Amino acid sequence: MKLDNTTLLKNKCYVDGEWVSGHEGKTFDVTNPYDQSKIIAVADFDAQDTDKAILAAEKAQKEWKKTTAGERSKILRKWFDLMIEHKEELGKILTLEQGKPLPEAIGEIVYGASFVEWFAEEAKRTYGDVIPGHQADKRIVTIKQPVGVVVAITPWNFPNAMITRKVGPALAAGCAIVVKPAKYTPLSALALGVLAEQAGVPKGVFNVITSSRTSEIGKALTESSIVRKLSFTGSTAVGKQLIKACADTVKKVSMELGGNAPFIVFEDADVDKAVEGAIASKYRNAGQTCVCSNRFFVHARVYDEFTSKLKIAVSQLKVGNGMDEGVQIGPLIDQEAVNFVQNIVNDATEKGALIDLGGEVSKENKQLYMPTILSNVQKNMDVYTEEIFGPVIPIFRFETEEEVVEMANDTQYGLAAYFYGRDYQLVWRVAEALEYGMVGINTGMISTTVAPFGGIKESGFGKEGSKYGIDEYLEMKYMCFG
Ligand SMILES: NC(=O)c1ccc[n+]([C@@H]2O[C@H](COP(=O)([O-])OP(=O)(O)OC[C@H]3O[C@@H](n4cnc5c(N)ncnc54)[C@H](O)[C@@H]3O)[C@@H](O)[C@H]2O)c1
Ligand SMILES: O=C[C@H](O)CS(=O)(=O)O
Repeated sequence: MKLDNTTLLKNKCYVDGEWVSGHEGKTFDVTNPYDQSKIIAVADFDAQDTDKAILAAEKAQKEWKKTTAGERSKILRKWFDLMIEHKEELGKILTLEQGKPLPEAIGEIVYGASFVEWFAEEAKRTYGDVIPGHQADKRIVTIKQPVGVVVAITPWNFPNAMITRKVGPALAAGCAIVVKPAKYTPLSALALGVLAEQAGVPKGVFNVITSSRTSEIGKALTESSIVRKLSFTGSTAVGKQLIKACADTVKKVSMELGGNAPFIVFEDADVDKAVEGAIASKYRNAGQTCVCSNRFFVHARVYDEFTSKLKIAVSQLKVGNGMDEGVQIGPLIDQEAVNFVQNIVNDATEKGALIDLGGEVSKENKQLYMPTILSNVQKNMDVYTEEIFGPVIPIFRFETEEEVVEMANDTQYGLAAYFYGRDYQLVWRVAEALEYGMVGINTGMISTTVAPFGGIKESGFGKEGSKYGIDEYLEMKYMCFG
């Protein structure tokens, strides 16, 4: 597929304002998950190259932190404008390397750009305090200052928004940053570098390094004493490794990790709205989204109505190449992901679950997993404990509010939860009882730049977006005047 604006398609790393190869000259291929065709070979950085990027960020940050909030705001606003101007091209690059349907990809570009727009404004609101002195001759003030050099390690499932959700506040706060995207999806990150350069982001303030040597680069990023902050989005398993790796240099860390979202339909729910919300919260990115509903709990009294209406809606979803008109479910990211989803379905059926729909890969393309509904599922199945990360809906039946809240909370994760119900006392009771960082009530879509996005328990800590997101990149200083 030809890209109209090939200036956005880069295959070298963006370091200190230059487009560079790794010192060894090695590359790795980026492929289209739909058909495994090679898109392009990109620079394969190693630890030595990574150290240079960190030094570039250190040098740039010394000047960047001296700029005014207004100056940083203007540059971020220009970057936002350029993202919106190029949203179709950025969307095509994203679909090519990640697979999600083009309308969803363009939607991600707009969503990702909204973080840059938001933090262009928040840059000017990093207020401090004037505190009444504790002694007659003392005056107390607090100010907020940039944390310093930041590194970000980001996932493949949202290769634009998971970067801007970090880079936006980091730059707004006066930090310089080195971003290491997933090896599957480096092109979206590099394209952001092109537009950052055009927006006037100074050399070295925003750096993008690409590599297939994930652990080596992670080690270089986490061991550097120049780096004061790591912002990670990815799996809980990797997040735990990175938290440990950052301990030796006491880095500030933010962790946006895995999820296992319950989707609860109470007996007084609007069933049609619940079905609509189920589709919205389950099938984004073919289910490869951290806040996707993972376990569906339906009250016995509405079970038959909900499941029959859901099956009709799911059976109408169009599966195929994300570049094709009307496709709603694209490929999973790789064969390992397909195998994982198939194994989780097989585990369920071996333990007694029934396949009401799907349960297998497409006959046309092994990377496409068919939208699947499982019934008669039990708590001893992997679909109850694992993050499915695929287009599979396991439906559990329940009778009481107490039992469903207990099941919903019966996980080490705590990212997002959803429920449909109309009794306002039930709504408040359940919303407060659910142990999650984010709760959708009568809606399946909760992600927005204006709200604090983040989880609890083993879904991580720290908030992204909202008025809180910039605090992750600031340090508070207390000054006592005698
Ligand atoms: N909470 C959120 O906001 C959020 C958003 C998107 C994805 N996720 C989670 O991310 C996961 C899917 O993304 P993924 O498969 O890219 O996750 P992943 O943890 O495998 O990889 C994420 C990033 O970490 C890097 N990485 C992997 N192992 C590493 C190591 N040992 N050292 C240093 N870096 C390492 C990868 O190259 C990638 O850039 C899911 O669990 C999903 O729930 C969470
Ligand atoms: O994978 C989860 C990301 O955070 C995507 S979104 O923020 O929910 O759109």
